[in-house]
Amino acid sequence: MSASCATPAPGASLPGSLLYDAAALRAIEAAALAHAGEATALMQRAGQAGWRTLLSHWPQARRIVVVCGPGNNGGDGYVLATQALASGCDAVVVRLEPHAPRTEPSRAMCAAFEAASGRIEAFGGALPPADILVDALFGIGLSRAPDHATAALIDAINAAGVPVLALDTPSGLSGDRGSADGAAVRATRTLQFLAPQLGLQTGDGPDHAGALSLDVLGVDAHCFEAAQAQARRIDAQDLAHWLQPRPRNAHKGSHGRVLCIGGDHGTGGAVMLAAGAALRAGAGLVEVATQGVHIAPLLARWPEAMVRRTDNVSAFAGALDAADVIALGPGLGQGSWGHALFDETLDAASAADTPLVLDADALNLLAARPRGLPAGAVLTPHPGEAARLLETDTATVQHDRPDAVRALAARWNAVVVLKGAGTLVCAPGGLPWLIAAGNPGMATGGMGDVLTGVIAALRAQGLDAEHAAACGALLHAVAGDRAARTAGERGLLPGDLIDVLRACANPEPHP
Ligand SMILES: NC(=O)C1=CN([C@@H]2O[C@H](COP(=O)(O)OP(=O)(O)OC[C@H]3O[C@@H](n4cnc5c(N)ncnc54)[C@H](O)[C@@H]3O)[C@@H](O)[C@H]2O)[C@@H](O)CC1
Ligand SMILES: [K+]
Repeated sequence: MSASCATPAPGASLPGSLLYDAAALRAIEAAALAHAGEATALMQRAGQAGWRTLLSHWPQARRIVVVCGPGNNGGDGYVLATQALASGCDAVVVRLEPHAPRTEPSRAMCAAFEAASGRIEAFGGALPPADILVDALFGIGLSRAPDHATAALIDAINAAGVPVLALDTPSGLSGDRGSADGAAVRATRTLQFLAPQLGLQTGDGPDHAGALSLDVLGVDAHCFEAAQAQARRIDAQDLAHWLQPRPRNAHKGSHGRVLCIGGDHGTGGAVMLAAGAALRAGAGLVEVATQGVHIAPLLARWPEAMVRRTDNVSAFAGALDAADVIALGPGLGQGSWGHALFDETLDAASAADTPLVLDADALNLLAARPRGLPAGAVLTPHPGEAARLLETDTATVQHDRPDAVRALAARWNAVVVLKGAGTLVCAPGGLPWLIAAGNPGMATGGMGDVLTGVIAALRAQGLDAEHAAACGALLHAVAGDRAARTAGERGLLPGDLIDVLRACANPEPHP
């Protein structure tokens, strides 16, 4: 591979921003308290930030109901409610009987609310009429699944039919994992404090957190040094980091040769999609090894592709040797043909150290017949495939996606793209990347084939395995968002993404 056009500018620092978990937030809080003193001061700032956020997004709201829990998250809620009263709004705090404040600062904030003639109601099954609800039930201190009474309160919040502003986390959702063990608030917006939490941006997180805001509570930048990040978040703005303008003297050999292998009888479209995506993502040459019956339709759609019939496995040995990158799996199937291609390809790639991108049935075959992978392989499982590769079930993968992607990368010594809402990309022992783009319209058969082609193309253009996977997952998601903008998410097809890939793969360079 001689390519150099899809590479970061020399000396460029990593793109994106860092995401944290509760332990990291506690470390930031401890550093801030050591520096600035009182816990109540931070709580005051948190509640005031909550009030400012509410005012800026819902300026017409007059009846404000704040649901307070027993810890410091509840304390933030009392501050917000006191601010609302001071601004002439009708503010009521609702809480469960056992949720009277338990921490010193939250007791003080509750007392201040009562001193301002604030009303506190015990939850008896129905919430008072409200223009907006504020969820200050639990934040990063959530330690168990909500019990029956708490779940009833959460259900009432979700059923109220008015906007919900969650303070710090939507109560019930783990801000670390992006999943809930029981009932969880579905917020319209979540105002995070100090630093953004990974769990709000992957798995169930986005559905529960809604739109995201952040307030760093005036904490000094050095307090963040103590915190260990859990992921690096990248969005559409970051594509330009990797997708630099091409050198003027580039030729087709500069951009690598991708070999796409797959497409058994009945699933020929999958390998066509991968090949088309590889072409549109900028691979210099794309060759397809597939069943002979698929060659004519493939060439009709993509005359730029080279083709190799694989009715006889040994017939494509030359293609394996010539490839800079091999994408194996789209439409491969798990029959004897797929098995033979899988074995042949992995043997050849291991012998020649050819970069691999494995997807779909290549992952299922790998799970069924575990073997070592050549260095720098990329695996792109959806949660079901991930579960097979980890010998667990899909629910366990989704319960803790950050943990699953790290475990997969370590288990297979490969870069892993764990697909689904809030796609995560992780190299062995590395910090995961969180892809902050994409939409549910992309939950359609064939989208994964497009992703495979994109990652292979970027690898062929000179990105290393980790960066090709991160940039490829991002480019794929950004193309999905762009395609959805024209006519909506429902009915979005993989081919729609391929149509806009080129426009997304040539971002304006950052000034
Ligand atoms: N980290 C920080 O620096 C700051 C934190 N603040 C707030 O403080 C929060 C953290 O406060 P806490 O540590 O007190 O934790 P929380 O207020 O999130 O909740 C802990 C309390 O809830 C109870 N609890 C946990 N899960 C429960 C469940 N499922 N059912 C019933 N009770 C349950 C615990 O026993 C404990 O009493 C943050 O999320 C944030 O809102 C802010 O006041 C300002 C600054
Ligand atoms: K909350």
